Amino acid sequence: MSVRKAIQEVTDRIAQRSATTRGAYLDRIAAARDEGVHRAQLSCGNLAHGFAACSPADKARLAGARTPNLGIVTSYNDMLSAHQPYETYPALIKQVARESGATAQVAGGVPAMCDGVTQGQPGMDLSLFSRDVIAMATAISLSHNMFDAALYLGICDKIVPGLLIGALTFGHLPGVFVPAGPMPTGMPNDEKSRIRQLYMEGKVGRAELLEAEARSYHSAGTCTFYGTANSNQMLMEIMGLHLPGSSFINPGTPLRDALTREATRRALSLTATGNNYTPIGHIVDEKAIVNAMVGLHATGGSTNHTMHLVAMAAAAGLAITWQDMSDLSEAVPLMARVYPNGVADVNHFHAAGGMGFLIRELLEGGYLHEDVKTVWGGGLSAYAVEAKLIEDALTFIPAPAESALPKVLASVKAPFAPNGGLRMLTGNLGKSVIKVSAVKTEHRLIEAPARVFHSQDALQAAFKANELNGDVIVVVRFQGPGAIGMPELHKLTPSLAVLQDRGFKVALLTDGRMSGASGKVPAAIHMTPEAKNGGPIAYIRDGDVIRLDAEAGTMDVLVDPAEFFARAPATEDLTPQHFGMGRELFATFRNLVGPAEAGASVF
Ligand SMILES: O=C(O)[C@H](O)[C@@H](O)[C@H](O)[C@H](O)COP(=O)(O)O
Ligand code: SF4
Repeated sequence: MSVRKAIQEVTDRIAQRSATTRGAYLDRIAAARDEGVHRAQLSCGNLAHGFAACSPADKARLAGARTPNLGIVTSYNDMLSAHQPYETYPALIKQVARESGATAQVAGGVPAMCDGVTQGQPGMDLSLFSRDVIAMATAISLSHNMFDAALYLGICDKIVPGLLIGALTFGHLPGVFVPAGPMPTGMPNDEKSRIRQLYMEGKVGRAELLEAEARSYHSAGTCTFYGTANSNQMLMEIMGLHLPGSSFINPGTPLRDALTREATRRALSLTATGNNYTPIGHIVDEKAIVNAMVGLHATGGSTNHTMHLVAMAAAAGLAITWQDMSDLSEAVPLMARVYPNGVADVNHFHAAGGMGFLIRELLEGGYLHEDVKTVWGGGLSAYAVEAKLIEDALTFIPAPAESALPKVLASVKAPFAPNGGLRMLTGNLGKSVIKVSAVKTEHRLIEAPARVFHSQDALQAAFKANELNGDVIVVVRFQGPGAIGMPELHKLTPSLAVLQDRGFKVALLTDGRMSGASGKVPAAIHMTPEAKNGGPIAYIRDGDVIRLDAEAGTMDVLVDPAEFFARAPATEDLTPQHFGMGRELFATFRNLVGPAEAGASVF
């Protein structure tokens, strides 16, 4: 089957299965648009409250219905190095809006959790749920109904998905996502990981480890590995929700500011009061979602998007499945080697030709839909560019014909692998996903006895007690969304990597998650159904032999089914993990949340 045919087949089946829900969604946003410019719907009291704190000039503009007003939804805080630069964005955006004869107001702020700060800590149990809280906070911000378009300021893991889910409930509004860019390259990510492993083996002390970590994460901007945050940037650009070439421009640079200014002007040009009305609900269609999945596979993106993309698509009335992702993975080549899928980082990816080169290559190879709506106008070929400042003017030049760093970013004709980085695994334990792009070929087939744990701390204790020295598939269960909120278990990576480097065949099986930055150890994650809901993972016992075959896409426990399911499933009193660090506030989420394959959503 030709590539174009394979891509079209997945696109068509998404459109077919979503016809009713997508149709209803489009009707809703058409009705919302037909109500006209929303400030005109407000009472004088509403409006006066809405502009009470504005300058007289802004008030005069806001009192009418013709001058576009931008709503800024910001996720600024000082916890995420990636979001810290947003502190100054609203002032810049307001200035540009005024220069354009319009206005801009901060509609609201959304919470943003740094998974790096909470990794391995109780706070991580709130991480996945924070995505849906962010979606709700985005809706609360926009529900003031004062706006003709919105600018979404968010980068990291759950924040972009949450912002987009919220934005799509206001799908009648045009929206532009505004990135802030990666921090400059510090200590290479693989060197940081090497020092972590030395620490786990007791070969370096805490002071040395902290010094290495601080040299890796050293300034404002997104961490430079290709985890969920930078996967988000790739997705927003390939879906046409960023300006072209804007994802990986470093913060605090003239080009970064020029792109933020242009994003502001662009959002103002897309409103219903103008001639180029482009609501976000029309941009995010089945073609954009398929382009997103293609980009995820081609770059070896984060496993978290096997859930976030499902939830984002659903917010636009589109139903996508892990089978869709798996079928696309078979068809799409791996073109990027960025940590954890290599030693380079996103600054190197950008220097190699970045998103413009990637998009041009994938378009020419027939892997992407070109005929899509974008915030920039025209089809996706307008994104096969690099953004530059030439004599202080923001200029978009064609992406380079060749990759400047072929070991980081390959051509579509000579990819690093013939298929994508993400796979679905099926078998008698249920469905899970695995990121193969970061796993060496020799580690992709493992048959080994299970060692079962009900927490990552218990596993770490067994590692420190030297109980895991041998081939082993470690099973960490009761980590699912309904159990404790589906934390990332990325803190386990150094220990498991030490075992792998000692020559043992090691894999992880969990109903929890891993970081998008997790890599070299094969991990079957998001196991569905989860242990808390009596999934087969709850029946596994120490010593059961499990076979993981990432190439074949299978994972099975090699125990007679009659004997296996005659066992009583394991249970676990999770009460201690339902209190403290605010977790007591999320009982409703744990009770409502759907399965990982449906996006682990509470909506
Ligand atoms: O999905 C992701 O990309 C991760 O959640 C990432 O955002 C998180 O910060 C990691 O924990 C960073 O890696 P380290 O924990 O190795 O620094
Ligand atoms: S990439 Fe991860 S660790 Fe870095 S700022 Fe974002 S959430 Fe935090």
